[in-house]
Amino acid sequence: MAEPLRIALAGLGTVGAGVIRLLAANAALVRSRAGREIRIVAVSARDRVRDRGVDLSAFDWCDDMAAMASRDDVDAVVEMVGGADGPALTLAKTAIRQGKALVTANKAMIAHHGLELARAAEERGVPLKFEAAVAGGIPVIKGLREGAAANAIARVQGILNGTCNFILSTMEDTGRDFADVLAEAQALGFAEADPSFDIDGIDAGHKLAILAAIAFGARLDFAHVSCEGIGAVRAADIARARDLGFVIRLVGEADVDAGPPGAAPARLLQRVRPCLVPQAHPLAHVDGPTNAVVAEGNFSGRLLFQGAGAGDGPTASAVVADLIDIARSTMDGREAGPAFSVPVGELLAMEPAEPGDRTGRSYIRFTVADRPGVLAEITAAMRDAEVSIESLIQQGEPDAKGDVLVAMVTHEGPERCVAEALRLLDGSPSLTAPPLVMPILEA
Ligand SMILES: NC(=O)C1=CN([C@@H]2O[C@H](COP(=O)(O)OP(=O)(O)OC[C@H]3O[C@@H](n4cnc5c(N)ncnc54)[C@H](O)[C@@H]3O)[C@@H](O)[C@H]2O)C=CC1
Ligand SMILES: N[C@@H](CC=O)C(=O)O
Ligand code: NA
Repeated sequence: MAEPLRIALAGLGTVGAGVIRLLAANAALVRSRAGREIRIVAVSARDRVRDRGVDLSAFDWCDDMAAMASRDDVDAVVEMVGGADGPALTLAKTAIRQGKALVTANKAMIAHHGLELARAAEERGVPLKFEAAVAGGIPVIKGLREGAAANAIARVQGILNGTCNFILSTMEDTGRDFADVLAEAQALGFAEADPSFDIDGIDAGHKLAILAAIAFGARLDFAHVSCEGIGAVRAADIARARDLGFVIRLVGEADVDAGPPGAAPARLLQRVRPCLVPQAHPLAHVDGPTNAVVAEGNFSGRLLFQGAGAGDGPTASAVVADLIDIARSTMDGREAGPAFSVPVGELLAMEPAEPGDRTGRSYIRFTVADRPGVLAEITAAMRDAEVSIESLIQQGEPDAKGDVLVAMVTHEGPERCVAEALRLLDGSPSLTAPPLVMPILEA
């Protein structure tokens, strides 16, 4: 049997400890699939004495992660620390500079610094892998980069944040309170160290930017992902959506359009927002911390990837799959393949697309003072902005402040018209809270 692949593991939280458990539990299987043993030689984390329920006695403890990455007896570094910058980025750069393969689950770091790291890895000839960074245990990076490599992909859509999906689907099923369900997601290890990254749609935005780069062979561009979270979604919206035949899900969507005549060949639109999903759409039945990605290939047709998007076991599964790839590919001296679909210098630079050009139906929820003339004011703004209303629902009694919720579904039309209607209503004393707009997905 070939020499072991010797790894240094930094970060021993949910995912890091999961990697240790998986390598111990599936040792023989991993060895046979990798063609050699994958052996942890050194570990590093913030707290040496904390009980993580895993045995660390066989590994060297290192207080300094960057120094650990430079050890001669380390072939690959596994970064499970988190954070776009700081110690994770220092570790990643050090590892690559020292000629070590790098595996990370850190979507924030890849979304912000992925091109720079991939370029450095190409120059140094080392593998850089991040399957766990997008949709946890689902092999969607590999699926799109390798399995669907022969296709032009026009659009990817996905439920990319397990915490938000757990919150929305649990609220829908049980009527439980937002804060209470978030606390449970944190206890189960799904949420980020700072859960506002989950709730505000930023974590899903990081993953969408990586996914879009892989799917379209485009330069990773997190700066142009528009991220809207689930903080404004209320139990009343979930109930109304259900009455209308929809579920609410946080969806990340990226597509390329041809652009206006004479413009650059393709423009990229990337956005994360809560959406109304019809029952006939594959994302409507994705519950709990499950993630799913739908990709449209020009020869494969619709592809659906679904599975656990968060948690120790599924995420460790993706991390160790990357290590198995590295163990195989570095054994016979082959060159490391590109981290994205093509080498960094060949990724397409795409301009951001204009969202207002897109058409669709929308759900708009207003919080209004319960007095005469309010509905007339709203419908007048819709008329002036050329938004056609399909239905208008005012349900329930006024709350303690005298406010009521009014929900509206529009006919299909340009998104810029809805934005214009809301601009006309901006500052109106009839609206007692900002309106919430959610697109209605097509099945
Ligand atoms: N938890 C999950 O389900 C998933 C997490 N990820 C990503 O995996 C990475 C790790 O996530 P978790 O294991 O959930 O985080 P965690 O918070 O449970 O563990 C982080 C580990 O890094 C160590 N650490 C953090 N900052 C440090 C510092 N400044 N110096 C030394 N050690 C430090 C901590 O001591 C801890 O051992 C993150 O990038 C996260 O976004 C990716 C997919 C799923
Ligand atoms: N916080 C993330 C963890 C996985 O990436 C999520 O909830 O999806
Ligand atoms: Na994945």
